[in-house]
Amino acid sequence: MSSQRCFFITFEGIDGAGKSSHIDALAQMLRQQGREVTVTREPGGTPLAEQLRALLLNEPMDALTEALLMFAARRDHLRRVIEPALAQGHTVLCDRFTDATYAYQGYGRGFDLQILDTLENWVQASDALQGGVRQPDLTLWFDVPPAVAAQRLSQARTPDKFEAMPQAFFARVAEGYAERQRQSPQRFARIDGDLPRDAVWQQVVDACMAHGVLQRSSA
Ligand SMILES: Nc1ncnc2c1ncn2[C@@H]1O[C@H](COP(=O)(O)OP(=O)(O)OP(=O)(O)O)[C@@H](O)[C@H]1O
Ligand SMILES: Cc1cn([C@H]2C[C@H](O)[C@@H](COP(=O)(O)O)O2)c(=O)[nH]c1=O
Repeated sequence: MSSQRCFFITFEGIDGAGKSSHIDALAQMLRQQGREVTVTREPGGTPLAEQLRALLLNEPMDALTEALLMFAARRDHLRRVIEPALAQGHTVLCDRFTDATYAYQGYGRGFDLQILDTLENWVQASDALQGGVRQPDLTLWFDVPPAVAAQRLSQARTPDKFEAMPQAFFARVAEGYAERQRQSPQRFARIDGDLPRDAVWQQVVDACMAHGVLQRSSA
């Protein structure tokens, strides 16, 4: 087990914001600095949660069903992957977490935010925190105008259920992320994703340094 502090870091943003490639690059840099790193994603990250992901990304369902399945997948993921990895001293890089549920199901689909609060408190209760609620130490929020993200995705792949939503939906999702940042400004680092890849990466490095995740020498 590493003696360094380990971190739970999440990556967020509307579809097409451009977060994915930076996750692997950050994992590589952290490993070069001697950290053990677990890279994972939501919904998903365990066999059960990946099965739920396939349903969530492809099957139509009402917003309550969607929120419950997201949190069911998260519970399995926390118990089988995230909590054990943190207990072993790994830094965990997770492509999306609960901010996505607030942004997509809450703001995007209009689902009740107080019910999401309740589910968050139940699902993220952590034995390692003596019943406290597990939250990311740092959330890198890739903020991109919905029109830019839509343009990128149109050139990239066949859209899934969420990616096929109209720009107005993503404008609400983006507002959800902005509200989450206002509620937890210390946890969030806003990354301007509407810039060339190198400039986006530099912001990722700067945010990780500012939060003590990366050491200054090798970035
Ligand atoms: N800074 C950038 N400038 C221009 N294009 C970019 C930039 N970053 C990523 N892209 C392109 O945008 C598309 C979406 O990027 P990517 O898959 O990394 O986004 P994402 O945020 O992970 O999306 P999703 O959450 O939907 O998986 C890809 O085709 C990628 O090559
Ligand atoms: C965790 C989570 C995710 N979503 C949505 C957001 C994306 O459209 C997909 C995941 O696809 P990605 O390419 O892996 O980003 O799921 C959501 O609506 N709610 C959530 O809690």
